[in-house]
Amino acid sequence: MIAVGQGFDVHQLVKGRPCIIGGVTIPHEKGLLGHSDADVLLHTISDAILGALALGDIGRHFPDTDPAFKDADSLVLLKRVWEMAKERGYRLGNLDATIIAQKPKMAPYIPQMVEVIASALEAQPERVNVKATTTEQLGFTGRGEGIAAQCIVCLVKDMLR
Ligand SMILES: Nc1ccn([C@@H]2O[C@H](COP(=O)(O)O)[C@@H](O)[C@H]2O)c(=O)n1
Ligand SMILES: C[C@@]1(CO)OP(=O)(O)OP(=O)(O)OC[C@H]1O
Repeated sequence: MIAVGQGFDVHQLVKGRPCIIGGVTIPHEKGLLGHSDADVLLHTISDAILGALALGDIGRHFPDTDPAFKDADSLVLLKRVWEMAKERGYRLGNLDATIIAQKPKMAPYIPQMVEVIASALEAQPERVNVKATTTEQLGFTGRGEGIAAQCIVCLVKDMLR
């Protein structure tokens, strides 16, 4: 069986916050604002997995009104989401994500992001693709006001490898 899910998330870029994307802290003059650590990439991956499982979204499982998730490590949240997939017998088929940001430059950090994500999802790194694009200085991402990320995930179970 195959289950496919997609995710999309946006966080505002502000001064005085760390810029944590894909579990990697990236040097930048601004960071992402959120109730949690605001890791926009890990949020969209979590949402894609929850979508594939027909379990709603991360806001449903980890509400931003709950003090328990204040400054939460999004990697911990992703691992909790992955437990839900494993409980249902799934493993990762593949995952493809895009970070939409004018800056900072993501390319130097993408191999580390892939390692972090693959490890959390107990998969070989070859099953995980992360890429980045600018919006050619257009829109809120182009003006550096925020960063968006989107993801599609394919989960598999009861299939030959
Ligand atoms: N924040 C970003 C955005 C882009 N990249 C890399 O640069 C390439 C060119 O980007 P365009 O938006 O001009 O197509 C893109 O393919 C990425 O490899 C990046 O590292 N960080
Ligand atoms: C992760 C949660 C919970 O701390 O907070 P935020 O960091 O604000 O992120 P968002 O993408 O709005 O999604 C869900 C929230 O419930």
